[in-house]
Amino acid sequence: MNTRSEELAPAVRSILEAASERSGGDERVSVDARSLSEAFAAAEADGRVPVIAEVKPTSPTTDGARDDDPVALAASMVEGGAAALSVLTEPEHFDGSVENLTRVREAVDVPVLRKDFIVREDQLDAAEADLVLLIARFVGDDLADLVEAARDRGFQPLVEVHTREELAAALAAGAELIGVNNRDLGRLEVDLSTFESVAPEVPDRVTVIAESGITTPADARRMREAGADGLLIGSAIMDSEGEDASGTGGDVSANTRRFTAAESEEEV
Ligand SMILES: O=C(O)c1ccccc1NCC(=O)[C@H](O)[C@H](O)COP(=O)(O)O
Repeated sequence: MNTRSEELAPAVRSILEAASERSGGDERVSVDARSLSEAFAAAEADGRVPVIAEVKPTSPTTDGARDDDPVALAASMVEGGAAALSVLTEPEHFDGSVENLTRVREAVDVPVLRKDFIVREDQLDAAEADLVLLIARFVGDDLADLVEAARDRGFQPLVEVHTREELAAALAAGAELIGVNNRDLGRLEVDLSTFESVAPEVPDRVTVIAESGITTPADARRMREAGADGLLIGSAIMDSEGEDASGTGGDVSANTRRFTAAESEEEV
């Protein structure tokens, strides 16, 4: 892990310290992964914006927490048209767990991303998933080896970047799925122009996903117009207080559909 910790928000430094101490799995996993590209294509074919909806009970930037059953949340997200799911497995700062991931993946037929802060190969063996997140900034020079190690196990590696430099490193490491995080993990500030700046540098052959800070259907349309093949959305879908135009508050299925239907109906 080659991270300039002095430039990271304290919460992120804490996340990384916890991640470096977490053990991996007892034995090497082997995954028969559900294809994200096929799930995205199926969503496009029936007019849905390809959304990866995130089961994110809490986070360093979230007020409060949702303690709903993750399987119920996941079912609601799929009912709302999500093409795929992301499940937090980071326990100390997001209330995530490997158990949540396993239960959700057994309950749905869409691809499921393991969302964690993986910094070592053995940590890949903690749980099976269809995709696994590798954050370029946190794994540094180990990225190519981790991409290969993930693929060797059957995972589809999703490499997360925030800058053009990190994108170049991800492409050099062989990434074919790129997530551009609009959240700056140094200051925990979100800026959608991040995706607009980085996405044009992604080759057409690579799937590019806009992550973080997407809170309205207009944001979703903005990211799609900037070239996003898919959107990763957590807080706005998990929001237990928000109300949409219909006055539905905290309904995860309705929250999800606000985004999956963003290109089929103008925001009210
Ligand atoms: O979400 C946070 O507060 C956070 C803090 C520190 C490191 C990572 C964090 N989030 C991880 C993510 O990237 C998001 O969960 C994901 O992209 C969804 O973002 P959002 O739709 O803004 O909840």
